[in-house]
Order: sequence, then C-alpha cells, then structure tokens
Amino acid sequence: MIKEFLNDPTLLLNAVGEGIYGFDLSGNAVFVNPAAERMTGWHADELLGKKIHQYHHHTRKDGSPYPADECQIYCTMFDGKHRHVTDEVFWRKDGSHFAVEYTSTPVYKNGELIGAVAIFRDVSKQQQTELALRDALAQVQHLSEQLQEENAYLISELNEDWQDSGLVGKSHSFQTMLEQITLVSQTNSTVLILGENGTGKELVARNLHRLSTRAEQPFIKVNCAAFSANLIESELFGHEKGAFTGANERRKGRFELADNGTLFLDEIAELPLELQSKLLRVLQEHEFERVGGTHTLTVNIRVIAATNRNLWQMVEQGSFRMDLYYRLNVFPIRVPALRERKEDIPLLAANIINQLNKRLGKHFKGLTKTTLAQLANYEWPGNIRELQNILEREAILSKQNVLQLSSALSDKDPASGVVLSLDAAQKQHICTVLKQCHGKISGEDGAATLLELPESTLRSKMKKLGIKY
Ligand SMILES: Nc1ncnc2c1ncn2[C@@H]1O[C@H](COP(=O)(O)OP(=O)(O)OP(=O)(O)O)[C@@H](O)[C@H]1O
Repeated sequence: MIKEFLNDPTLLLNAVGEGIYGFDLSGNAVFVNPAAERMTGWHADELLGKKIHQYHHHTRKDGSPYPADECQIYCTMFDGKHRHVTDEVFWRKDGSHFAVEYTSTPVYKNGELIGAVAIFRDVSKQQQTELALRDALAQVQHLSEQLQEENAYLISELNEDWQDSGLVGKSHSFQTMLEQITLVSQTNSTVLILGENGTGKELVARNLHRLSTRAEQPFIKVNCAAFSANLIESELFGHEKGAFTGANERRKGRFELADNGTLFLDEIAELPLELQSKLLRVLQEHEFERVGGTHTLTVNIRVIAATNRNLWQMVEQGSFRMDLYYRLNVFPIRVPALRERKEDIPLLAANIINQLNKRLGKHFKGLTKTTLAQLANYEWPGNIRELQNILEREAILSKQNVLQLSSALSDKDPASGVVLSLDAAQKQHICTVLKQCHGKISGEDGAATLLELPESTLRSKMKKLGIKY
C-alpha cells in the first residue's frame, strides 16, 4: 500500500482539499490538481503548458491590472523565496472571482531552482463570516453607546425630581389651559408654551407628552440657556469623533435621542441666531447632520418649546427669526401666572405640603388661616416655584404641625438686613460675580473661574436658582 503512494505521489496531491499548481521557470503550469479545477472551473488540460497568470490571476478584485512581474508566485520563481499571500482573489472561468489565501514555494532539483508550487484555498466564506461578525460587533457597540447615552440622560432626569408633581388647579384660566393640553396632545403639532418663570411650563410639556400617542417613547429636554453658544449645537445635533478639540468620541445629540418621541426645547428664546436656522431646517425637513459629519440623519419628533420671553418682541428686534417664530407658534399655550389664579393657592399649597411631608419625612397638616391670607395677598413674582421654596423653608423651620410664615412675604431687594436662605444668598452672590465679569461664564476672566467652580456646575447652579444670562 505504502509503495503505491510512493510510486505515484500525484495520488496524494490529487486527494488534497487545497488547490495545487506547479509551475516551471517560465511560469507555465506543469501540474493542476482536481481541487484547483473545482475552485476555478478551469480544467487541467486547458491550463497545462500555459501561463496560468493570464487566465485567472491576471486582475485584482477591483478589476485593476495585475502585471505578471508583480505576481507573488512569479516572484518566487525568480528569487526562490517562500511567500504567504492573504489579500488576493483568483478569477474563475465564468468571470466571477473568489478570495484566496495561498503560499508560493520554490521547487529545487539538485540545488537548482526549477519552478514553484502554489497551494491555495477559497477563503471567501471565512471572510464573509468575519465581515458579518464585524458588522454584528459594530451594531452591538452602536447599541451600547446609545444605551450609555440614554442612561446618562435618564439619570440626570431622575435627579430633577419632578415625578411626584401633577398639574393642580381649579381656576378658570387653569382649567382652560388643561383643556387645550388635552386637545393638542392627540396631535403631532408643535406647541409653544408661554409663561413666566416657575409657572409650570415644563410640567405642562411633560403632561402633554404623557397624554400623547408618543407617551411610551422618550421625552427629551434641552435647556437652551444652559449651554454656551458653541456647545448647544453639539448638544442638539451630536458630533462625530474629532469634530472639534475634545470630541474624543462620537456622540448622539438630543434630536437623535428623542427620535419617535418628544423634544422639549426649554428657554427657546436663548437659542443663538445661527442655531435658529438649523432648528428651522429640522422642523421643516426632519433632517440634520451631526457636527463634523456629512451623513444626513432623519428623525420623527414632536417639538414642544417654551419661553418666558416675549418672542414676538424679539422678532421685531431682530434677535429671533420670524420664520422660526411662526413654525413654533402653531399652537401656543399660555400658562397663567400664579397672581392670576390666586384661588388655586390653597390647593397648590396642600399639594406642595404633601410632597414636602414625603420628602422630609414630616406630618404637616396644612397652613394657618392667617398664612393662607398672607399668601393670597402676595404677588408671587417667582410663581409656583417661589411658593414651593417658601413652604419648604417654613417646613424646615417649623416646630408645629400647622405651617405659618416666620417672616413677611416681600418681593423687594432682599439685601436689607433680612436673613437670606442659602439658595437666595448663592443667587445674589453669583449675580454679583456675573455682573463683575460682564456676563462671561467661561474662560480665565469668567465667573466660573472667579467662583472656583467647573463651568458646568456653575451653569446647572444658575439654572437651578433661575439665573438667566
Ligand atoms: N399646577 C401645578 N401644580 C403643582 N405643582 C406645579 C404646578 N405647576 C408647576 N408646579 C411646580 O412648580 C415648579 C416649577 O414648575 P416648572 O419647572 O414646570 O416651571 P417653568 O415655568 O418651566 O419654570 P422656568 O421657566 O423657570 O423653567 C415645579 O417644581 C413644578 O413641579
């Protein structure tokens, strides 16, 4: 048996699964095994004695010429060196091609180079599997990035602690507003919420989303006043890796995060003019590009915008685009100031006390009659947020289970000997420093540096304290 093999080595070569070609020094085929025939479709008798390079190894995958003197198999015939090639294709008789991996080995007889042997295999399936794996990996990475961003966003949302608050009020103006919310929530129309600070614009936006068909989709908020002019663009539209100094990773913007859901653009009046035109484009065409990107992204978003400013006046002064104003003002909802619905104060106060009891672990039963009268006589420039702050301060100070005011309510400058709450004192100090810095927040001569705070911390403090700059 062994003898049979030794007498006819082609038996073994013909049985091998890899394709085998033998060449003489002129590059003519002297041996072609059946595996090579199967892979290429060329029969041995069509190739033997001919230069195989011309038949199926004469062009690259992209069709560009592959001169014989660059061919790695031919090179082996000239320099007698072994080669291992992994990035080429062989062409079949029918004109198609397949990815190959091959070795080209010199053949010596009595120390003299007489030709070369090429052993090759079809690696197209392996490459396809690798490609599919790479695709799957990229997809997993993409999903994980998205989850990370959504997670970061959700954590910051949870910190906002709005969850327990509902829309409370029985007054006519408030009830009319609730009817408007219910009606418009069933549509996809853009809504513009107008109202003074602390009247509940954000709460209105959240309830609008909750009542809409998008309720199960994300509600994404952007405070247009909380970012500097150059940060807001990437915050809204995201950025590509390397788009600007510090853009070490690709990042999705709020528009992408809000896809299929609702995007709440708070303090819309603070959006720089340049970005107003970009926003207009998204509202009109639902399309945008990430900063530093060329790929156009399409989104399906319901936009709710809010402002405490007189937008029309800004249009007249040239600081707000008229076309954007009309785009946003499709369905305006005006949230009444607290002084316009003083009859709601007892209900609101009861609601706030409930929340305080839960949060502070206390058992306040309500307010004294005198306190209710004092609350009704006040003009509430800070609206419901101010009412919340005052009740919280009293809840901390009070030793009884019925709350009353420890000092008179006043909307005058608090710098007149009255002890300020920590928040009020911080607000006053930050405003003084901002004035000193001519409103500049970042940079060496900015307020953040003077206050020894990171810029982002100062901005979120300003937002929390209701400081507008
Ligand atoms: N009708 C309401 N019933 C109970 N709580 C309310 C009501 N409206 C607003 N609040 C509470 O008042 C506070 C201020 O509301 P919100 O932040 O929505 O106001 P805003 O108008 O968006 O303020 P700003 O313009 O300063 O951003 C929140 O804590 C909110 O929960």
